[in-house]
Amino acid sequence: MKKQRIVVKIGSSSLTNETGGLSEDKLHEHVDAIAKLKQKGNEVVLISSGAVAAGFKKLGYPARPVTIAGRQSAAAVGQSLLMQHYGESFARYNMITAQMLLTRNNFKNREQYRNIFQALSELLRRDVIPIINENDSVAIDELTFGDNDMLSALVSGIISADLLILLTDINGLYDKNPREHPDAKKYNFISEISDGRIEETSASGSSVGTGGMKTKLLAAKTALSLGVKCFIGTGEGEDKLLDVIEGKGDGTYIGSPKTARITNNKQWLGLHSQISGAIVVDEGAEAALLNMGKSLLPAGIVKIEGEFSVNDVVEIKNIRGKQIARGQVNYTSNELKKVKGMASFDAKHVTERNASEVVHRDHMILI
Ligand SMILES: Nc1ncnc2c1ncn2[C@@H]1O[C@H](COP(=O)(O)OP(=O)(O)O)[C@@H](O)[C@H]1O
Ligand SMILES: N[C@@H](CCC(=O)OP(=O)(O)O)C(=O)O
Repeated sequence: MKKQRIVVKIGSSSLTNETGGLSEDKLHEHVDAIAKLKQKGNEVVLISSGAVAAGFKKLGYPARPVTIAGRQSAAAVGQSLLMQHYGESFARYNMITAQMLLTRNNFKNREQYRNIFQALSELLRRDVIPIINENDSVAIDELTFGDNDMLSALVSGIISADLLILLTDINGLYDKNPREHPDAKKYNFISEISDGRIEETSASGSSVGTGGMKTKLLAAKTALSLGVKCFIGTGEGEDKLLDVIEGKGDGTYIGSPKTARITNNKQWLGLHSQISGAIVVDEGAEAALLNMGKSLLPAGIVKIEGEFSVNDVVEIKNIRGKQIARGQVNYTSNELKKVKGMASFDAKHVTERNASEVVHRDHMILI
């Protein structure tokens, strides 16, 4: 079987006890399964939740803390416990672990985004197992991932993983929450995730986890949009992850063979960049961008909204105001106000910019 690059995300409920506190037995079992994957030549990145759930009991909280300071301090205690146990457990296989703690801001900042990619790539080249969690002790509340499902989807996109495995305490996606509806039916495979399905899926989860199945579906949808197929489910024993990659996993497989990869540049533009303004285009330009894979030229522009500089990221909207793309712009907003509607040749004389494209297709992502 071809060697694969796999991102495994383990939820809090799969690492800790119902009432909080790290479960060493559960952790060892995951480690055995990951070691097996690696021994077969696969690369593995682990996204591990469980810092808050592992730490809160030690600090004297009766349940998962709800205050920011409570979560931050529980995570600080729990994260070091997690890493200590992962380190010791993987050492049984002579495998080395590395900790990376990330926040949403690290993804927004383009340089830091590149650094995440470079560090992960180097660790994988050196046969190390990166273990990633949100940096809960410093993340600002409004900017947190909250749960690690989305973080794992973004990481799987950055490193162009072959598969994202979301391990949880339930064997896949059901048509309704099986803990509340005993007649719920399980899906073994879905090819895509519609907004309707996300809407109707419950956000309630276990006592230590956050987000329930809803955040997993949102994450899986993002992963698919970045070209990464997913699996949501559970399993037992050291072969459980090998079973997943061999198509015998106990859960739901998500994605189709059409799932196409997206470059990191476009991932950053589409998911993390800050929008500085908007360019409204006519129907001809809309068709050229959407159906012919063209760059945006001055001729198709009808209106400029907001103020922006060269290299800022802007939205591209059709004349009905719908966002159709995002991209990095080669002109300032003031220059574009002067050249909108002009042929590229004439526009060059007005602004002295070298690029004839206002937004080049390599720096644009269709929405
Ligand atoms: N449609 C559904 N199918 C499966 N599980 C669901 C569904 N809706 C809600 N759930 C709940 O989601 C839980 C898993 O989410 P969560 O506790 O957040 O896991 P984790 O800690 O692994 O991230 C399941 O135990 C189940 O109760
Ligand atoms: N970063 C947090 C994870 C938050 C959380 O509960 O995530 P999850 O169990 O994956 O739904 C922690 O380590 O406690």
